[in-house]
Amino acid sequence: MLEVVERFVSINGEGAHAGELAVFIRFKGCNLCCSYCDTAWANEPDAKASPTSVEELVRWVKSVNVRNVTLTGGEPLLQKDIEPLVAALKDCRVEIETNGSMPLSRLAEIEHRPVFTMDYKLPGSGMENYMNTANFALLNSHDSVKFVVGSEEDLNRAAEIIDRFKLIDRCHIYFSPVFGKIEPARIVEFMTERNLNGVRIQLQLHKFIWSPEKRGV
Ligand SMILES: C[S@@+](CC[C@H](N)C(=O)[O-])C[C@H]1O[C@@H](n2cnc3c(N)ncnc32)[C@H](O)[C@@H]1O
Ligand SMILES: Nc1nc2[nH]cc(C(=O)O)c2c(=O)[nH]1
Ligand code: SF4
Ligand SMILES: [Mg+2]
Repeated sequence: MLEVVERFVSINGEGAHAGELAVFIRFKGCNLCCSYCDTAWANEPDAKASPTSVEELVRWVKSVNVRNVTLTGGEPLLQKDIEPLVAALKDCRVEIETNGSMPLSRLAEIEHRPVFTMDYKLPGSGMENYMNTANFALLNSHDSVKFVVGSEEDLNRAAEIIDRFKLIDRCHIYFSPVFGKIEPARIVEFMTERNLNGVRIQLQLHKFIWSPEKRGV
């Protein structure tokens, strides 16, 4: 069983398939506590969750007839049954939003490997100490590393990490503002100052299409 706090169809607001229709399954609970988390409600011990079987989730995904499936949370890799779910969604394009602290090895080597959008948590999140940098070696050109930046310190650290782990040639790289905390124009200016070829800025589309606090979109 998997602990589901919400499931919905929307456009993906983030990542390499931003703008495309996607099915979202959001799981309860997280092992981190980022200062800016926009879904902290899903991580509360008393968040209302429905224990749902792999079979029920697969049936629902098939019934809505949308090929992109985004597994998110909370932290989806905390769900014990995430591997059977990914395996059962073999006819879909499965993307996992994950927080950079969880080992990806168990899912990186399976037959229908999902696509990873992995955050590297920067100093402003308060969670950088938990980053598992061994994960970088498992990423490929379909995957993404996302840096959610809120300050100059975050921008500088992101540039340092990209350089240290040679991420540009490995996967997609996104800089996304902590919503409302930093001017997107400053991020572009920083990219220009540092000649960050191969890095993309990305704004969370759904927060412009709908109210930023709206759930289920
Ligand atoms: C809510 S998290 C769930 C998946 C996983 N726990 C993680 O952190 O990647 C999904 C994405 O939203 C981003 N996010 C959360 N709060 C945000 C905010 N206030 N502004 C911009 N992005 C945010 C996270 O950094 C992550 O990339
Ligand atoms: N529309 C929409 N796209 C998203 N892409 C990643 C999301 C997430 O919360 O992980 C998300 C989300 O919450 N909504
Ligand atoms: S890791 Fe993701 S879900 Fe967990 S607190 Fe951070 S942003 Fe929120
Ligand atoms: Mg979200």
